[in-house]
Amino acid sequence: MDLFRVLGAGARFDKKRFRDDVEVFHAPRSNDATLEKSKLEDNVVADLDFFGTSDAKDPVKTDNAEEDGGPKSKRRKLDVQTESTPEEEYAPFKNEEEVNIYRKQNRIRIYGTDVPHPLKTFAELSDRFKLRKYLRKNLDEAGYNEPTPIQKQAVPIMLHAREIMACAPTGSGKTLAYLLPILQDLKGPAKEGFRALFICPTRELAQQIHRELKKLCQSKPFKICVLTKTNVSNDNVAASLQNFDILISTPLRLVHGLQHESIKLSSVRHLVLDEADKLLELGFLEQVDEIMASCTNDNLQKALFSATIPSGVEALAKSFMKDPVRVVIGAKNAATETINQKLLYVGQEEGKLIAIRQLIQQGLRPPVLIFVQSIERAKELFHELVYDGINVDVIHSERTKAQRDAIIQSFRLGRTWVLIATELMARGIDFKGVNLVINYDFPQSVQSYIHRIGRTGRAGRKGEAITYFTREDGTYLKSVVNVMRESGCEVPEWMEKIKGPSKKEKKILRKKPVEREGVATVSKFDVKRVEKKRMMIEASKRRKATQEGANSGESK
Ligand SMILES: Nc1ncnc2c1ncn2[C@@H]1O[C@H](COP(=O)(O)OP(=O)(O)OP(=O)(O)O)[C@@H](O)[C@H]1O
Repeated sequence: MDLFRVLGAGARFDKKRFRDDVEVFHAPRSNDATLEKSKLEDNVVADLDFFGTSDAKDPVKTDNAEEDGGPKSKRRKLDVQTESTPEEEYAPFKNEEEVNIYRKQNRIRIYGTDVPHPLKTFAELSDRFKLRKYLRKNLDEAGYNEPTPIQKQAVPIMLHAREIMACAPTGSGKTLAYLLPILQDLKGPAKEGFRALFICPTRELAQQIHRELKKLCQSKPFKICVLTKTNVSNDNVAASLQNFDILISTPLRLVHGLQHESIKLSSVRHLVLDEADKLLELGFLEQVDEIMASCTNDNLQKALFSATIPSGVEALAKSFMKDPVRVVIGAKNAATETINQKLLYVGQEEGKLIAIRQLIQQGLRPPVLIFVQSIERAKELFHELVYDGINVDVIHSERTKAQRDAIIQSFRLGRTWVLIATELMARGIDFKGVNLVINYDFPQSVQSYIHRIGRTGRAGRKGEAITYFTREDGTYLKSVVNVMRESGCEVPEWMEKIKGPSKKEKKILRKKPVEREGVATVSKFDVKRVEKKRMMIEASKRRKATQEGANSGESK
């Protein structure tokens, strides 16, 4: 324990979040009030691989209060990035000029015809759209007092039954922006088969959407299904799917269900692609295509949401959307402005480990997320840091489902201070209190950069992001520099002057990450030598044991 304490000397803790660890280490108390409070509202991932709220008449009662954000009385009002507009002050817009000014104030840009006016408050929804009482109540109870800019504009658009393509920063509340209008439209449970379908790229994100949904439909016993390997292939379960209202799935899982004819999407009225640009990339596109072809309802209404929508994806989306409204909040494809972004030159690969250890010594303020470019590198980095006296864990797709759930839960609760992750965790995951994101390996695209660093600085909080770069990453530096400048971060003059990568170079990087030396304090050559020596010693031990066995047999 003493050794552990010595090695962990550089780590600083928030007392509430890391209570047990603080007691062990007598670490100084963090004076970051934001983090102090965040524990109260951090959600714990429950194992959601089951049929959502289906078994429970009142789903609320089945939930642990902690899991859905802790005691209501302790929930704090979240900062949202808007001018405060108290509900009493709500007054309808007098003319289009006022609407335009309001949009400008909220950095809302719209493209499309007859775009409905934005909201000023959630209260206004009752007047304008007869918002169902349970929704109003649940919004209040969740602590959502004021709509964020994307919610202000996207909610009325969707309530007017318009298709939408929305690009808004990470952590700006896009999930609520699409859930709220869809729940309003669904009215209540109906046993007509799935009427709303949410598609997202990872199982972790599907679970998160489910959690947010449950928060919003408390007291309305909607039947929600999060599609998993087990329930998609279970005939008994599949037969009862007709009774469900809402489906959340990753593309592959759903296509599997469609191919086995256990799932029918003919009743789907609302289709949301969350992380739309990822879902419309090669790899997912074919599956998404198949899913859309199965949504045969004439009144299907599509909605696409992401923090990044490159123009190619936008063009593709337009080809299958009906008169969509495009909404962009802030600069398009930019990072959240509450994140302080830094680029750090580390020379060679080994410079990264030196830099990270320095950071630990100087005082790392957990929770910290570290992104690497491959599973192998994630494992290697874990083996390096696990001896450095910090509570570190690693998450990637080779870990089992149960392990992934436990790791996420432990990180949310503050038991894990540093989480090493692959691209799997880059999108959508809402860890509210993450203080620092480290891009140990330079990201493969601007989109990846924006989503990775967007795991910090969420819902108006401050965050920090450090990106390490080596000589090999130099070609791609400019793309990140542009994002930094766009989002108001200081960029050294010399970086501004760097030439950007060509289209071809960008394409190459997207396909294959930069080749790197392994993550190790000793060189690969040394690792091999040590491994060879270890194997020789073991072989010699085995020979000795066999020899001894033979000798004792002879002496008998
Ligand atoms: N109106 C609101 N007021 C306060 N908090 C909100 C509001 N809307 C959403 N939030 C909170 O903001 C956080 C981020 O929301 P969400 O995960 O929907 O972001 P996002 O825009 O989808 O991010 P990403 O692009 O990373 O997926 C969540 O914890 C959510 O509960």
